[in-house]
Amino acid sequence: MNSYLIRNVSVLGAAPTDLLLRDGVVAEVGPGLSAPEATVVDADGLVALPGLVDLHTHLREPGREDAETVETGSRAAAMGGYTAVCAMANTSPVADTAGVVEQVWRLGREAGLVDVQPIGAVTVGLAGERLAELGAMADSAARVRIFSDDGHCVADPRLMRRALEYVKAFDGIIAQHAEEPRLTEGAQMHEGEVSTRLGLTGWPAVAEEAIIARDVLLAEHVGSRLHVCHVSTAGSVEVLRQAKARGVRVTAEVTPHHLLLTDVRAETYDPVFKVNPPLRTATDITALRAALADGVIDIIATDHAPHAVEDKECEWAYARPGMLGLETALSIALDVLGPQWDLIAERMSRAPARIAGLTEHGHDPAPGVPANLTLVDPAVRRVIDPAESASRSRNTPYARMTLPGRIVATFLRGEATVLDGKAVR
Ligand SMILES: NC(=O)N[C@@H](CC(=O)O)C(=O)O
Repeated sequence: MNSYLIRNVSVLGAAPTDLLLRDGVVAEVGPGLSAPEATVVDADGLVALPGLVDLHTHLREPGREDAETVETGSRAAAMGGYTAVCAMANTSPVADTAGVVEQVWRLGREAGLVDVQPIGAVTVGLAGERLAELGAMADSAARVRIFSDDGHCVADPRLMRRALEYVKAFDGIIAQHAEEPRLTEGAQMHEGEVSTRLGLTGWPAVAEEAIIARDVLLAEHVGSRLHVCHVSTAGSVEVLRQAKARGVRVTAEVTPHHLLLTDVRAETYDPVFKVNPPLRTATDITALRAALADGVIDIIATDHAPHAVEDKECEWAYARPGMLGLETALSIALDVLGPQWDLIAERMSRAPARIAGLTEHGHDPAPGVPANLTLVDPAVRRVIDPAESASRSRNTPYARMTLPGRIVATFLRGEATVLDGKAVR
């Protein structure tokens, strides 16, 4: 195993110090360390954060290896400062059996660039009709604790109740894609002034809010854990605020794109801006940012959704929804929150690690903790070039935009996965 001596790094914005990574852990912390056998990383001006943890990543393997593989998605994650990602279940075949979640888990271990924690489907084939084999996935080598039909809503309230009850036995979580399907039939973008002007069928905010309201009541009724995926509206924030005030066991995520981009982007008719739930309004962004600051929204999750060229570079109505996110998330967080390093660490590493039960992740660098961390250069401003992405897909909505911050290095259990801003393998 390699050891690394990281010199003059600011841990979460504090005064510069040195970190020695050895045998997979942070061995020592303090100024002026020496370790002749260690590779020296000059970290002047860099900030160390606990390795980022993404609760919502689409890796596309098995089934759409032309869009992403576990390995390419893992590399994109490492390049974005991540040391762990939760892989969504909407693969082909769907990750609704112990066999498929074990396959994804094994591919993640083989790639060895981030810890890949599979999420299992709630229902067989994401069809919303019968519960998948939740217990077998939980007992498998992948030790699944989060279940989601993401891409589809578990719309049937009885099935949702059963799922919440079932996972309670092993303190599991149902992560809901909140979208009342009857209210979004044929929807192409946020329902509002812009959709009216463009003549595109709208996806109303209430389709999300109605499901969240129902689900927090169900979670309260059965005393189980609910996680709400990609919250996108001001009204959803209010529902969550009330539920949390009552003590409901609910957590929630917001994506980088819902913190930055609005439905006005649809005026370009460029499908790179088509996503589910859709980009909303400036009012929603204001509410989402406030909720992220005050904790009503617990975490930033990327919803990294790679798509092959033919699924994105076509007419808006035929394009698949979804956008890349892993390599730009930290930059968007920095843009939106400023250098509030403790808040960024909480929302992008500690809280997601806690929610997912990933006990090796989400620890601030300190003696003895697993050496899962990332080094950020906050002073750099970079122009986003899709061609440079480590993802197999190119559908970033930030092409040609200038964003703050760059990941310089990432370490997984003390081994570099990214050094000098480049993937190590
Ligand atoms: N978020 C997206 O726009 N797309 C997701 C699934 C989904 O939530 O529709 C995908 O898998 O591509």
